[in-house]
Amino acid sequence: MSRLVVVSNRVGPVRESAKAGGLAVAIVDALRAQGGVWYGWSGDVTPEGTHGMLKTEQAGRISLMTLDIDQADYEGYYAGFSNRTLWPIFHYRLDLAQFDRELEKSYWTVNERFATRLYPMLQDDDVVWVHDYHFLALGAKLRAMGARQPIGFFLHIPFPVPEIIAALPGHAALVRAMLAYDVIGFQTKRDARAFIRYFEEEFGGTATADGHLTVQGRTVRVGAFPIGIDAETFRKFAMSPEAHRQGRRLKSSSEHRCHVIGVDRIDYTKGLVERFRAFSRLLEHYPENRGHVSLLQVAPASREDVDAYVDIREELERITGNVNGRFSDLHWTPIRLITRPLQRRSLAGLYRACQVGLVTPLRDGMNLVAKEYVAAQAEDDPGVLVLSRFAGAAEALDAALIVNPYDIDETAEAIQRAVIMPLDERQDRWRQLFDKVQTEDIRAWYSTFLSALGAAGHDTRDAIPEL
Ligand SMILES: O=P(O)(O)OC[C@H]1O[C@H](O[C@H]2O[C@H](CO)[C@@H](O)[C@H](O)[C@H]2O)[C@H](O)[C@@H](O)[C@@H]1O
Ligand SMILES: O=c1ccn([C@@H]2O[C@H](COP(=O)(O)OP(=O)(O)O)[C@@H](O)[C@H]2O)c(=O)[nH]1
Repeated sequence: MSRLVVVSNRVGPVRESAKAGGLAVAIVDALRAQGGVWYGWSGDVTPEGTHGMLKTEQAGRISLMTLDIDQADYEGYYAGFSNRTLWPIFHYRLDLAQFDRELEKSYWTVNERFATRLYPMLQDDDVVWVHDYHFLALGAKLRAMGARQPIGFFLHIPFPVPEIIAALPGHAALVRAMLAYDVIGFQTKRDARAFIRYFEEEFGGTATADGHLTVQGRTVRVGAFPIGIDAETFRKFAMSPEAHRQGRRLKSSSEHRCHVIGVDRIDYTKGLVERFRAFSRLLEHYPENRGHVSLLQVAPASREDVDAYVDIREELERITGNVNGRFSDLHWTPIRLITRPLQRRSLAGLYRACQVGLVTPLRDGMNLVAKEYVAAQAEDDPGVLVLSRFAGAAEALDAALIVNPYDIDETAEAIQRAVIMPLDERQDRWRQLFDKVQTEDIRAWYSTFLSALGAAGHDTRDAIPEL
């Protein structure tokens, strides 16, 4: 069996950690199943000019190989081009994107450096799987060095329509670099279609109906491979003593009250401000909920050295203060905001104890929290998922109450509908949702992707796109 080499910016931790982020959670699950190498950034930042230390560590069947980056790379490649340029553009926020050719240069340099260090460690029969927007160009760099192994790429965030990508200076070089991969996977059919449209409109290429592109005589497979969770394990978490304890603690702090839960890294893509406004609108328009329905929002900090992220935290604290000041009484607080990360086991108990799961991003690649909320519910008394149409998860989870998160009134009405939904409708919707969460689980994700990559023939990799 070939060795699997996974490449992602964020590596580990392999043991359960409260460090939020869906990508790491999913990769640990995939690698645990078949073992292999996980290669990427160590998370350490060294003083300028001192990068490049390769660290290795064995965690069960997973060999971790990581590189430090220096302060200049951190600012240019990670906080800069990845999170100030690509992240906002790919989430349709051109207004927040920073366009700076120096950041772009740093991004290409770091992609090349990671490829340079990886290339000599690759074995002939390795299968390489590169993840996410930090490493769009890494495959092309490996190919240019002579790598002939199957190399696949999966984008965890949305791929926007060509009209949006075209605003990025240097977009053609970046998308052309992606064509060095044998398989390019997206979260949804919508993202895959947007990529194919770009290929056809910007490069004049043509794609087959099942997503095969011809690039200089090679075939590149483009498709949707929706990421999932380990539904069975997560369900067990939700029924564990630790989860029960969390649930009991929440319930005893506010007996007989209906809870609405949100769990998101603090990020402008997650629609947190709009969500808090919708919750406030619920209390204004449906006053019978005052004293009964509270919102528990778990919102750990994320990317705090990017200005746009710090502002949201302040805004959330301000709205929380206003809503609580306006509606609280002696025995009830409308919004509880927790800004430290919680362990997924604890989250499982909280999901199960809350009657409404609120997942309302303005744009999201997938959103694993939506799937975790469904997996954690009790079959005989399940909660209701309110889900943004702009989360990748909405493509499969259409039995949720689907909302436009920009429409505050519509979201408030959906929460109200969820709060009063009769048991038989809740059960019916939950069964449909859980069926999807079980079918499109983490195993389905990595096994369909890896079998598509395995099917990419060796003879097709001789020509590489010119950079
Ligand atoms: O590593 P960070 O910069 O701290 O950010 C955390 C991760 O956020 C993003 O997650 C995405 O992947 C999820 C799993 O596929 C998906 O459900 C979610 O919609 C995406 O936003 C990011 O893409 C990762 O690279 C980060 O590690
Ligand atoms: O305090 C927290 C908040 C979130 N998460 C986990 O972080 C992941 C978030 O993934 P998602 O796809 O929803 O969004 P991302 O943060 O990757 O954009 C989920 O598995 C959550 O359970 C966590 O472990 N602790």
